[in-house]
Amino acid sequence: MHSKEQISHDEYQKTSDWLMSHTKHRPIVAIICGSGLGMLADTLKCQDSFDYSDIPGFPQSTVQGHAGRLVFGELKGKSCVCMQGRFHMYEGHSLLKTTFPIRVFKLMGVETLIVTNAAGSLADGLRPGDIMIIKDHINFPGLVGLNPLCGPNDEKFGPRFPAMSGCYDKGLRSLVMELAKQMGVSSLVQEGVYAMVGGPNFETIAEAKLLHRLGVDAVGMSTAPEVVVATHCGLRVFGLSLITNKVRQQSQILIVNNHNSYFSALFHKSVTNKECSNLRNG
Ligand SMILES: O=P(O)(O)O[C@H]1O[C@H](CO)[C@@H](O)[C@H]1O
Ligand code: HPA
Repeated sequence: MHSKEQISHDEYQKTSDWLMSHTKHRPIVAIICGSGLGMLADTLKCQDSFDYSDIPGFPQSTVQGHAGRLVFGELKGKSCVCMQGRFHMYEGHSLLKTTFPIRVFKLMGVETLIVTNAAGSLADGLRPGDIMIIKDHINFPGLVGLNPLCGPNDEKFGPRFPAMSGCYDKGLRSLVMELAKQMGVSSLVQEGVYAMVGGPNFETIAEAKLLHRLGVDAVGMSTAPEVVVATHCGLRVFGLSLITNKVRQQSQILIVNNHNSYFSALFHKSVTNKECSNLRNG
C-alpha cells in the first residue's frame, strides 16, 4: 500500500493548466482506451496529441497495447480527450498515480468519463468479441483497502464517504443499448458486472470458479479505481468491456488465455466467428 503518498490539489492543477495552455480543445468527455483499444483515439478530428512523457506530472505507460499518449480532438462535434494507454496497479504505480489523469480531467472541465477495457468472460453468454456494458463492479483491491481514496480526503474533489451505488450512469447505459439495437448489433452487447483483480497473472481455475459463483460476468485488472475517483469528483461514468477471452474454469478445456494471442486475433485482424471459435477452443 502507498498510504503515505499524497498528490496536492496544486499538482493536479499544474498538469491541467499545462494541458489547457497547449491545446485549444476544451473537452467535456474523457475516454480511457483499454488494452488494444487505443485506435478509438484515431477517430478524433483536429487532433492535438501529447506523449505522457512530455506532460508534467503524468505517469508513464509500461504495458504492451498502451501507447502512452493523450489525444485531444472532436468526436461528432464534441470536444474529447482520449487516453491511449492507462496505468495499472500491477505496473507498480500507486493507485493515486493510476488515477491521476481523472482529477486532471475534472479540473479541465470534463463532465463525462468513458472507461473501456479488455476483459475475460465468466458468463456463459459472453463470448470473445462481445461487448459488455458495465452495470456495476466489484473492486477486489478496494475491498481490502487498496483504494485511491485512502489517505487525507481532498474536499475540493469530493466527500470523505462517497456513494458508489449507481456509479455507472443508468441513462447512458440505456442510451447505448438503444443505439446497439438501432445499429443491429444488440446480439453482441449486454450488461454485466465487472470485477477488478490485482493481476498481473491471470486467474487460477479455483479463482475463476469463485468469481463465477460471486456473479462476476467479466474480469480485468483495471477500471475500478478510475471509476471510484471519477465518481468521487462528480463525473458521469460509462464503462465498456471488450471480451477478449473466456476465463478457464475447468482444467480439461483448453482455452487460450494469454495477452498476445487474443490481441493479435481480436484487434489486428477483423473479428470473424472462426477466429472467435479458435480462441474459445484453443
Ligand atoms: O484493463 P485493460 O487496461 O484494458 O487491460 C486488460 O488487459 C491486460 C491483460 O492482458 C490487463 O491489464 C487487463 O486489465
Ligand atoms: O482473463 C482475464 N483475466 C484478467 N484480466 C484480463 N484482461 C483480459 N482478459 C483477462
